[in-house]
Amino acid sequence: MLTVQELKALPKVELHCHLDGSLSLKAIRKLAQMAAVELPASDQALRELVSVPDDIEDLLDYLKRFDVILPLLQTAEALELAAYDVIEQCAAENVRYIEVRFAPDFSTEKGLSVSEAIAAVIKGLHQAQADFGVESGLLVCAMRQYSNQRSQMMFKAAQPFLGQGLVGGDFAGDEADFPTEVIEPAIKTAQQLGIPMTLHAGESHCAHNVMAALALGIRRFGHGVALGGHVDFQKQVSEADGVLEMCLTSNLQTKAVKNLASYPVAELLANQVKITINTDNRTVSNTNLTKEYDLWQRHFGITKSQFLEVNLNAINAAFCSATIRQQVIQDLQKGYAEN
Ligand SMILES: O=c1[nH]cnc2c1ncn2[C@H]1C[C@H](O)[C@@H](CO)O1
Ligand SMILES: [Zn+2]
Repeated sequence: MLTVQELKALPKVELHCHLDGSLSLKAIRKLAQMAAVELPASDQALRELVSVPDDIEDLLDYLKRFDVILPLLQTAEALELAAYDVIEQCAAENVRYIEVRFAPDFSTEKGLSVSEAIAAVIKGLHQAQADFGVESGLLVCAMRQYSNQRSQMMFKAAQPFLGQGLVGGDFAGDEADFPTEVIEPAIKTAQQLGIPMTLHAGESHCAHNVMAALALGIRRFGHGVALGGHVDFQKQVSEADGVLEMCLTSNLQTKAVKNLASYPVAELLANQVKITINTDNRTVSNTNLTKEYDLWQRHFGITKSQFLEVNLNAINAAFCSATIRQQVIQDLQKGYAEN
């Protein structure tokens, strides 16, 4: 088994990380100061406020934790600082490429436009790239519970940022009540605009949402853990070269799976489904990529060469340029040979 230090040092690629769920306590305090919001004085109390306990009920319960952070992300300055902070954390665990996602529609409460929100996050990502050398791309999340019209407007406003830091789109939010069919018009709009799409799908016991996304030409799925037990679906995903953005800690917390023993790693690997390892939300889930890797090696026996494969799956499915892909693949090959 690799030590935590060795896991930390391995070069990594992450495809599924929410900006608003991944801020350091230091950044949250700074943002609260900027927004004149009072926070608990002790870090322990603050962590309790912004992270989920183990006994939450489901995804909707999990999503309530974002209510504390979102009021702090309502200015360009705040979004820029937040993006910078997430990349700083990534640099500390040798993430070489990350796709960071956020919902611009959640940052318009104080008059910021969707375009201004996106521009601010990109600015923070670029500044952090210059300072820490971590390559990144932005994904914009539409929210399943919003109207198609609202999501379509968001994607239209986002589209001009493609090639400027924006690399793709997503749908997050309440999957159980708003299945893929309901959001199909907005997905199609995003695709017509040329926005590469990933989708939260198969997180809330709805394997059929993955299949509906696959039928729409989508090949990346946030979580996809509901595919467990559906061998036919797994084979279809594998044949279509689909990739799962798996987030173990988050899935345990939201009760997407009952327990570790029912996490479908063995069957997904047996059916050649490509998997990737991600945090989902570093702060809300109280995790980081190193902790996730440690869980995967401890509970599923994942080895160093399998970690390399998982990272190659991630960079090959990433919405990055060919130049970045080549560079990161080189970094991965070198890093896994050395460490
Ligand atoms: O795991 C998730 N599933 C569905 N929605 C999520 C998840 N994690 C975060 N979100 C939501 C809450 C955030 O405010 C939003 C954009 O990052 O996406
Ligand atoms: Zn997510």
